Amino acid sequence: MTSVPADLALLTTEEMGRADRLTIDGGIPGTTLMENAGRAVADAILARYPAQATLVLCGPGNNGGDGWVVARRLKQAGFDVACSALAPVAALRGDAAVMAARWNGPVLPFEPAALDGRTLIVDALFGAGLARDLDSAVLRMIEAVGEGRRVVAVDLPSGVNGDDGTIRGGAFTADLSVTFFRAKPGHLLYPGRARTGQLVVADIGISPSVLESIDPKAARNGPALFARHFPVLRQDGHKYDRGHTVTLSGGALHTGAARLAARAALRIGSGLVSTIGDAEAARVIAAHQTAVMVAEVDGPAGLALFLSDRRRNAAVIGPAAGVGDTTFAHCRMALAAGCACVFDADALTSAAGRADILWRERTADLVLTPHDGEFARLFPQLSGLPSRAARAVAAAKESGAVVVLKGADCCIAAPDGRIAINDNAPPTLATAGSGDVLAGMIGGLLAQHMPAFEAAAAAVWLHGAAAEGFGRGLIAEDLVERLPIALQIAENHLRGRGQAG
Ligand SMILES: NC(=O)C1=CN([C@@H]2O[C@H](COP(=O)(O)OP(=O)(O)OC[C@H]3O[C@@H](n4cnc5c(N)ncnc54)[C@H](O)[C@@H]3O)[C@@H](O)[C@H]2O)[C@@H](O)CC1
Ligand SMILES: [K+]
Repeated sequence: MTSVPADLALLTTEEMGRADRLTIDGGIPGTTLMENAGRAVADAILARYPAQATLVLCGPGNNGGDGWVVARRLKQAGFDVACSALAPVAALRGDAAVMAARWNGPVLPFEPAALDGRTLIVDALFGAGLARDLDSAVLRMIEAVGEGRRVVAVDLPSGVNGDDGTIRGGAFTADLSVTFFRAKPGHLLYPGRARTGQLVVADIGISPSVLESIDPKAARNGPALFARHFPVLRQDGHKYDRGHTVTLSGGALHTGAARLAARAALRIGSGLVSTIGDAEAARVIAAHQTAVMVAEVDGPAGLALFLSDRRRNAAVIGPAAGVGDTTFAHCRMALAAGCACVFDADALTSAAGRADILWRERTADLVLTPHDGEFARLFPQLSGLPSRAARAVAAAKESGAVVVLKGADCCIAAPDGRIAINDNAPPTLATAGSGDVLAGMIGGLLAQHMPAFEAAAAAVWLHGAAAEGFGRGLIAEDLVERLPIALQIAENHLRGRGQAG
């Protein structure tokens, strides 16, 4: 068993190197892998684009080695192909030298003039071995390629760091990237994701069994990641089996966020849901809610009393709660009650500078759902880490909580080092109240006894699936009402039927 599902695993460049070595040690020659890799790229091109004048840019390592294969295969298919080599062909070593020797077409100097008349550019300069910022010759070439030409990247667009999606000085912007065996975190993390274009993951003959010893910790988020832990609706089940989620409201003028969270918790299957607030707030809430219960709860002591009923087993604290000592005290009370907690929005800001108290007092599952600004306030010491993924993992390790670092490439990190990177969120999700819905969904899944990492991953994916296809005009209320569709889409994925029609 691997820490993350083998199908969804994302490999760092070092892990991909191990996968290659294990395969070669197992008896498949490196040149066979390279031939398979180059053929996969050529096939992806042939499946999409008509024959046209093509330039293959070949780098000094094995990424360049793949490039010579692509050039040969495209030429065989009738393309007019030239190569342009960054390093002298005579200086190439190993498998790349073997493949370069098999190329019998033109090799042009590595200068922008090589692009003249060429409409398809294959970027085989650097892949997993990118080790430093691109130099001026490569940057000049990227600039000269411009926007008018089609770019196909071998493995990764050169300049994109496969481990974290950061850009080393500059990078190609590909229409299509063809990678091998498994994708890398850098394909899914911005800014790398924006440079990747359509991503094809090709089988080059590496057996998934190599993942057993590599045991990758990163995965693309998807139903297979959380399905095993998703709450099952038993025929003989009872609503009390499916937990009781509590969402804490702000004052009378700030009840909407907790109400959205509550309705989302109910839609995701929490057996019972209560929204609680002070006397004035409770009256406003009562005027809006039907299936969600309402209770008047005053201050941290009132919250402690309310949560002392252990059937109330999940709490969502933070949406429109107000920033300050009272919200911080509410967080501490919820932790002391021993229920699973989601701390969002104002709860996170209220904890800035004193969050270590919460980490010490954590007694049960805790999920934190910061966006970048809240994260920076909560974990200022982690701001120097190079990527959102690295920051999320470090924060999870430090806090002992599952950290959902929200954004277009939402990162869900567990204290044991696992990380899921989400890629199904449309830009329409950036709308008021969307985060409140997400927090409620996580709370609703925690109430149903789902482990925190899987609960957070499921909520993030379903949140994206609920928004997908709606288009402009989406508001947070729509997300809640579309959750049944999202749940159906997840089920269809698991049955191998893809998206619901
Ligand atoms: N057997 C294997 O390991 C396989 C590897 N494959 C390909 O091999 C690639 C990895 O090959 P390598 O490890 O040789 O790495 P790369 O080919 O990505 O790059 C390494 C070379 O580039 C140089 N370099 C790194 N950064 C540079 C920069 N900014 N400016 C100038 N030079 C720079 C290094 O000194 C080295 O010569 C993968 O991305 C994939 O395309 C595939 O052929 C499948 C099999
Ligand atoms: K490349």
